[in-house]
Amino acid sequence: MVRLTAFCWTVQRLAGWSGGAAHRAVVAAPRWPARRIFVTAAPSVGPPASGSGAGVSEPLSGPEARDTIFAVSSGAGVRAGVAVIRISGAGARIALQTMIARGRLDPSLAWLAPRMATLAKLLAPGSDERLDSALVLWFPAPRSFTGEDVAELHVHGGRAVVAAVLAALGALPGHRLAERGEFTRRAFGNGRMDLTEVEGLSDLLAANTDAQRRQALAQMGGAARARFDGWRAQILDCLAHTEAVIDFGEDADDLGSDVLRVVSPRVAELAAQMTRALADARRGELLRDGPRVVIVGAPNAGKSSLLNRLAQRPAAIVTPIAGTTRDVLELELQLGGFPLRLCDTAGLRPRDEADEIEVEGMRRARALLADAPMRLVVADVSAGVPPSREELAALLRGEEGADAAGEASGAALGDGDEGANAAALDLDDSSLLVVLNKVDALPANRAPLSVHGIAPSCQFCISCETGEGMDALLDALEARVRALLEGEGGGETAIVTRARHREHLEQAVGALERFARLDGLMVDLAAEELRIAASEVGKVTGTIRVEEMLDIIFRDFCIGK
Ligand SMILES: Nc1nc2c(ncn2[C@@H]2O[C@H](COP(=O)(O)OP(=O)(O)OP(=O)(O)O)[C@@H](O)[C@H]2O)c(=O)[nH]1
Ligand SMILES: [Mg+2]
Repeated sequence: MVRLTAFCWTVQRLAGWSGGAAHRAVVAAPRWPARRIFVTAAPSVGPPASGSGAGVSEPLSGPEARDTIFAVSSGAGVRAGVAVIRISGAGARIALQTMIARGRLDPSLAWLAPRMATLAKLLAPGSDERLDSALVLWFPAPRSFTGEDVAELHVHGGRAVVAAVLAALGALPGHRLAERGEFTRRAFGNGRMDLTEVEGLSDLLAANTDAQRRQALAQMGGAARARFDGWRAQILDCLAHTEAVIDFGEDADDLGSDVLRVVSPRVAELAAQMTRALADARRGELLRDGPRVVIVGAPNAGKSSLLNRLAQRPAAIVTPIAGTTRDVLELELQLGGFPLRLCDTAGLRPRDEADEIEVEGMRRARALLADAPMRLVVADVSAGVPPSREELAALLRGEEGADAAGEASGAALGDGDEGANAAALDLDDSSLLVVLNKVDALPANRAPLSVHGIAPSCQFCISCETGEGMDALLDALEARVRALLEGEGGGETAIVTRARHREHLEQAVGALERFARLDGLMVDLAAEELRIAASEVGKVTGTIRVEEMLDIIFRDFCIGK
């Protein structure tokens, strides 16, 4: 599977086909309004990265924490007019006293107003050699990104300037280059951010679409933290009441029943709130990754042509030979500000007509089809005859599907048509669009074609050759992707944006449900379930620390962040 991703990306506006996948490109569509669809193809340029860490409630300790760290924060490898070099730690003050001409004259730094830009001469330590003129920003602890003393030097972006300033900083005692994500890890360790805010920041740095940016910003701004902290505080309150009963010792039985009667409705309400947050069709996670839109159909139907048309470049090989595409080809696009991952697949045909490679390609196509939140089924109608609903159902079902469905439901219903019924469910799903391709090959005065038994709003006549019908197909696709990612809340930000949030929340709900099944005589057990629930919610925000998890989260950051 080809997955095109990148961290550093350039934005290009291309007039026609773009060459290769050397850049993540944002492409204006030539045949439909530019706002609608963008292509993001990418290089595997150095991915973002990580650091080492600590918990939200405890400041960092150990020798690494005492180091003063520095790095270019304005995007390594990108040549720009200005480069921002960030310094964090107790030594940030020393760097300013040593390397700024005015700092040498007045080491109190009284001339440097906090959080205000000041123009200054940057000098090499121990000499009067001028390295650059810089804008200097000073953020004394604790009101800084990391919670430590932070200085920012906005220098000219030339390589020699940046290299000289970094070398000068590295020569100062106790100063070293930051590891990936180390600034953010310090911010987390010093209680400036919780884990959900850290993840929001990571998502913001990776966001390619407006919808991803909005979700990441809300999360970075504490939207998820507020919900999780609120739940945890309520669980702890319920726990405090329950533990008070335990403290009454042997006389507590009656009291225990009373307390649990009071606490139980609150616990039930909390479980219901969390269950509602979980029942969001994974839209937070889908928005982060981009939902998969899988293109399937018989060989030569024009699947790869459709992918190329949507991507506006010849990403997939197109030939008149049936069976050209053998593997899955996945591209990242944006449509109406939403991300999606468009997948071209091998043509589906009977096994005995396919060679070994195609059989594997079909297996992969079907595996994707089963999980995809959106599907485009392409059919060739150049002969003037649309496929029947049954033919499409059989195509989607495949031979294995027919056997399995026949066996499963045949036993239950005692009738031979269950395979078709199983596939018919898929055909009626609004996440499946039927695309009737090659209408340019039909006479201009043709009668409209359609598949009998499929909703008109779910089928589209198009030509990948001429572009006819593409607007209507794009409208429908955009509407469905929007509905999928915005959900019924009409754009309300999802708070469950990662599998790890979901796992901890499910564990918490499980504990709260077990609490509900206990009676008043088992107060000890009831308290334990509340403790588990509070701990699971705490793991989402990082109040309860899991070191391995921290390593995974901070690994996604780049140096300088
Ligand atoms: N006239 C016409 N030909 C088309 C259209 N779309 C695709 N074709 C042609 O149909 C042939 C097959 O196109 P592909 O896009 O490779 O079809 P595919 O479904 O990917 O085929 P496989 O990879 O073999 O499964 C090529 O010769 C295309 O040029 C169309 O809208 N009109
Ligand atoms: Mg193909």
